[in-house]
Amino acid sequence: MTELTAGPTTYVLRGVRPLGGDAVDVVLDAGTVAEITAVGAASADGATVIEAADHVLLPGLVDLHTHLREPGREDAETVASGTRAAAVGGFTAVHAMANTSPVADTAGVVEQVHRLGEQAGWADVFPVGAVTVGLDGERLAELGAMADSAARVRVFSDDGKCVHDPVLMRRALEYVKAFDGVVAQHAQEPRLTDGAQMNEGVVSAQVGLAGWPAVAEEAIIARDVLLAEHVGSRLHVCHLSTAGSVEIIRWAKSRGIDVTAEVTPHHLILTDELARTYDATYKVNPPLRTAADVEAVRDGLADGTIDIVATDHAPHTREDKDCEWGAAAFGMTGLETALSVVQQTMVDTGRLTWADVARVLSTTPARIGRVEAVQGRPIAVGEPANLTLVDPSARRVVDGTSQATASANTPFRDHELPGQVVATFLRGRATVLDGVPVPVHPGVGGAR
Ligand SMILES: NC(=O)N[C@@H](CC(=O)O)C(=O)O
Ligand SMILES: [Zn+2]
Ligand SMILES: [Zn+2]
Repeated sequence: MTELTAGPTTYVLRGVRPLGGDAVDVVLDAGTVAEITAVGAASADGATVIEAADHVLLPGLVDLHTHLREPGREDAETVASGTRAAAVGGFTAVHAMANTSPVADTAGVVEQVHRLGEQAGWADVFPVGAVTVGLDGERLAELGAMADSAARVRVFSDDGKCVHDPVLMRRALEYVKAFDGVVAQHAQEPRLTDGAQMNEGVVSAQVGLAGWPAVAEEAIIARDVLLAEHVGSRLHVCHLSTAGSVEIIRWAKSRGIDVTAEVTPHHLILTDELARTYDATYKVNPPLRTAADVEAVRDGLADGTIDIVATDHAPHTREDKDCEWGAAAFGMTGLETALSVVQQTMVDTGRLTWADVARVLSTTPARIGRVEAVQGRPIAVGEPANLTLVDPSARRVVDGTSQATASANTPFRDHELPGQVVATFLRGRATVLDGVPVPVHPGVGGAR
């Protein structure tokens, strides 16, 4: 392979397979897809050639659900470290959740997060605005001001907490219609999950941890799809995790209700059996469920009931995770392993094609977040070169400590996973080459 550089370069991706289809050469120049030709036909003059035979080319991945922790918990993650992890995972855009400190409930905070993303240069950062002031579930935040701000917020969520008051949820759904926004609900009935530590079921009874019943998720989703229908608004359901939730979304869609839903990579593969280890790495909200639930969410993703995969990347410090289960924080990282988990569970099992992967990890999340003018674009001449180059035949063992994220709470440490993101391009500039992050400002953008 030619020596690779990160500058404003012309790239020829030789013999690559867009969406897993027929091999072509794809030329990236001046930030766009400049040419798509027969293999070997693109001129290599002055270009950096990447030999990409058998590599799959995807539109840059778009995460609708990332926790970046800045402002407030920069010891767990910063906008820079989190978006660097995103780039390593093949993402060119992330939606940054609002449960920071201070909470992203004003135009000032969302603009700050947006600006930090631009400065870091690893990926587009689209801030999510809080639904309620301080995530306290009592008063609506300044949704309109956040929508009109320089951050152009379209996704609103109290994620980490549920908007459980039905009157507030109704008002939020009504309010966001004015600017084509969406409310992304963390569906968790608080009274049914008071003190809950893991999925309620056989395993929770055996290990003696307080259970989080499936109905606590399903009851809120059922209520919210009915509210969305009543108000004629758009609802998005975060990290759906149970078979019953899939059923409700399927029913809501059959009625024409404007609802979308996401599943995380970890809920596609891990089960509550892992709680038997008492290793709090596996403590997450919503909790890991049963094998039957895993099967149901895979079915739901395969048949389109579940629209997208979103990481819910939730970095936490060692102090917050390396402790007794009951005292540990909920959450696991996910940006750097998401595509591999989707490949293992859905592509290598024949349930999704690479074109489907582009849909569930790029095109549809971009559309739900209303950023489809700039992200999740088709791979076509003239389009912005936001692209992810994947080697699906590679296998790698996840190294829990040397990831690009600033936190180490991956549930896939020492797991062997298929697929490797070889390169990521953000408007034609390589943010990752040979699987390694390439800082925009060497020595600055790459710093933790
Ligand atoms: N998923 C988690 O377990 N934790 C998230 C909050 C959330 O997504 O609900 C976090 O912010 O740490
Ligand atoms: Zn959540
Ligand atoms: Zn979350």
